[in-house]
Amino acid sequence: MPEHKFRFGTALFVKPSIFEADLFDEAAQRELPELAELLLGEALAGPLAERLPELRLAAGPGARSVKLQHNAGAGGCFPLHYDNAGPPSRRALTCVVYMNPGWRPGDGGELELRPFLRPAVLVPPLMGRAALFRSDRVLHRVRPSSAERLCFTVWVDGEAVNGSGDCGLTARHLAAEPGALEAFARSPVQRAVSRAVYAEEYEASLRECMERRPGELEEMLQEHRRHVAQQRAHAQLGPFLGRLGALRAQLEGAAGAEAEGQGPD
Ligand SMILES: O=C(O)CCC(=O)C(=O)O
Ligand SMILES: [Fe+2]
Repeated sequence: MPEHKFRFGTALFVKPSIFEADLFDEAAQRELPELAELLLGEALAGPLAERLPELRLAAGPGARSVKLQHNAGAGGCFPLHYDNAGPPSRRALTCVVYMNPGWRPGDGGELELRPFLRPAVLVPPLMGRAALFRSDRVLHRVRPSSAERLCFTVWVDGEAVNGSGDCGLTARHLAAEPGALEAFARSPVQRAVSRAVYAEEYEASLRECMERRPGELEEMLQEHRRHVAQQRAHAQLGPFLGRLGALRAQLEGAAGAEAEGQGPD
């Protein structure tokens, strides 16, 4: 399987230990007929579109993609990202299906979802488990895996994704009343500030994934820090980031206290 490449800033990098077969490729279609069917037929995308009408999922093989992913272990992981980082992507829904009958706690490779400002959700990549989330508004990563790990992903495009109000930050966002910040946190505009709000987590996840490629890691970290410093120094954006950080501490703290309250005495 070919190595997986990903974009960070304007450059393209190889992700160590991650290999992917894209079902658009006709050779992959011949080797993996069941997965080809998920791309070419409506058996999965059809019912998803019916059950999630608000996503306005698009029909036909041109409106989705399917990839098989092999993580060779040895720490292979994905740094924090959105599956739809903005136009021209049309991805609306991500559906990952795991195929690891031997997975044990301690193997790593959990999918870590970071719903914006809210506590992380960990998904162990257990056999037959599927994780569905919105491609344009769920920040996530894959924790380093010390064991081999297999999954396939179906991304389905949406007719309404990346609309005019979904991408750019405006003066109206920056002046939002406290009550409007939670709505902001559920919207895809969060993508414009996620690297600054999760600056430390982005940096740590890049380090974990790229530690065996120090030159490329350094390039990424510099780009990341420059971007974050620029946003934090901005006269209106800086204070807005401060308010988001405070709300995040409050929401994550409240969830922590709740979890503690539920524990055994
Ligand atoms: O392997 C996973 O659990 C998710 C992979 C992922 O985030 C992606 O392919 O975009
Ligand atoms: Fe992803």
